[in-house]
Amino acid sequence: MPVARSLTIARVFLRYRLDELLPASRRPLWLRVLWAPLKIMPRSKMARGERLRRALEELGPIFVKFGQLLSTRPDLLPQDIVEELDQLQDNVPPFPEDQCIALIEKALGAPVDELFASFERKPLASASVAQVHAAVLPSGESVVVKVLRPGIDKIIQQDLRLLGLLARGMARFLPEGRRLRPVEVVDDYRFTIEGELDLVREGANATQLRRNFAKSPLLYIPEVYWDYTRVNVLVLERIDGIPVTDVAQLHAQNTDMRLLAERGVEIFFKQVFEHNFFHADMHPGNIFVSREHPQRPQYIAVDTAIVGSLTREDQYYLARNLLAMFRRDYRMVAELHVQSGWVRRDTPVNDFEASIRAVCEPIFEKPLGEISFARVLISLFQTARRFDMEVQPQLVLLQKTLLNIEGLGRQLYPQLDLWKTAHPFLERWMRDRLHPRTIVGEIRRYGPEWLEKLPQLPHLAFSALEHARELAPQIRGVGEQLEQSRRRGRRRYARRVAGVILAAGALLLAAPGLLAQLPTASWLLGAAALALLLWP
Ligand SMILES: Nc1ncnc2c1ncn2[C@@H]1O[C@H](COP(=O)(O)OP(=O)(O)OP(=O)(O)O)[C@@H](O)[C@H]1O
Repeated sequence: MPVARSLTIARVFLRYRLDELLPASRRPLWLRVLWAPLKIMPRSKMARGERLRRALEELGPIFVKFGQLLSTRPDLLPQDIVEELDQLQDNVPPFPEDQCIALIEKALGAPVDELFASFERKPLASASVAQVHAAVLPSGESVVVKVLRPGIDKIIQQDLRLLGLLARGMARFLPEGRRLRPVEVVDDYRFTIEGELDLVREGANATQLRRNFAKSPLLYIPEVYWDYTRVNVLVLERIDGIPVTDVAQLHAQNTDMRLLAERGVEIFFKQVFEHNFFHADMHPGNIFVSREHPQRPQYIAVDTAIVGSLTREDQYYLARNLLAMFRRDYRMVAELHVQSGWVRRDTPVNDFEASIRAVCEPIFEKPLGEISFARVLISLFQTARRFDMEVQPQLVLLQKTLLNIEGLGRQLYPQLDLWKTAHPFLERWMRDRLHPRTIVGEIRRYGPEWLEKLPQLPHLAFSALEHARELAPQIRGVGEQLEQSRRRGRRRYARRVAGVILAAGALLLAAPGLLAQLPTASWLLGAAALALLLWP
């Protein structure tokens, strides 16, 4: 890790007095000693969230993106910090045009003048990982050319190493470390940002989403031009939508805002439960609204680098959990967590149920339309974590996406009642799962695989039995070893007890004037000797 970068981080850290973010009472002694000299430095007058935001901005785009990711984790960070981090913008200056053109020409093996009928040298947008140029293909289609920043891979790896180091330090040395799960958060970020470094993967995700929503009135995904796409260059159909954040323009074209907000929720549930393939980077900068038929508004999404999917079991348990939560059947929620294996089998269901109730009841005090759906889910996972719920990356991704969708929906139409859209959807999905048509579909899908395995069944059963027989002596051996080690433990314990009794007896004998205690001492010595002799 380059020294200069570490020094920069230390300087920024001190300038914004990030050390103060940790409550003094929670600082371990060694840290208090180490930071004692900092007491002479002036204290910062800025709010803690602002300090953190500014520090991340100063550390550069990779840290800014990290901050943006943190802003989607209200389950870990306090609200004031989340709100401040939400404002992080990655305004990154574009890299030189000539360099960009050279990269495209190298990747596609031809001069830009030959590749495109026209190519706009000035970028449409420039972000931390890539920049986007407008162009026209020789066949006349308007496209955008997304190009990865040169050398970005190395910068990201270097900053990730640094972040990893900071996270491990936090987890190990700070009392807050365990609760904030910094290592897990950085791993999550690694997964996100590394996903953005392969534009072929992004293109493949776009193609799959486009197929899933082909002819759908809900969502449009631009087409990928595969002949023009490489790991560091992606050419996409150019879309001309209204940024979803431009509420004034949406109103001006008389968009049905309520339907727009509801369609956002519908898209989310369709992706998660019907397609099992969801766009997991639905932040407002990536979402547009078509200019056509504003009374039946259609979304357009770009930046498909991060997608998520659940296992079939997780899908099922998630749906049942949500239904049970909104029915306030906390017992069922607790049991589902155990059945799904999200928490350990030996979790005390009664305690778990009581904790979920304590967290959820205050939320459900409000009318359904005002309840934050994402917050319900976040609170649930937060509670489950206290009961050792393993962190499931796919559920974290889902939680973040839901948070984005809900935030967006409420911005567009503040009275949005998510549950009203979600509830019938989930009920229908649960019913459909058990519908004979679905079961026939499953049989059709997996039937050939089962049939393929059928003739092997007797053989598999036979080898399993053989294996079990071979293992039996080893299992017995392990049992005996366990018993021996238990016996050794008991003996060690007995020796210690006997030692203490011996010492006490010897002390009584040796102490002057304590001869009167002779009977007690001899009794003690005798007991100790007997314990040593008789203990197995
Ligand atoms: N198909 C498209 N048509 C028109 N504009 C597009 C298209 N794709 C991207 N853009 C524009 O380029 C911007 C950046 O694109 P994109 O989000 O894919 O890049 P990025 O480098 O992944 O950015 P970030 O990860 O910071 O969101 C978009 O916000 C949008 O304004």
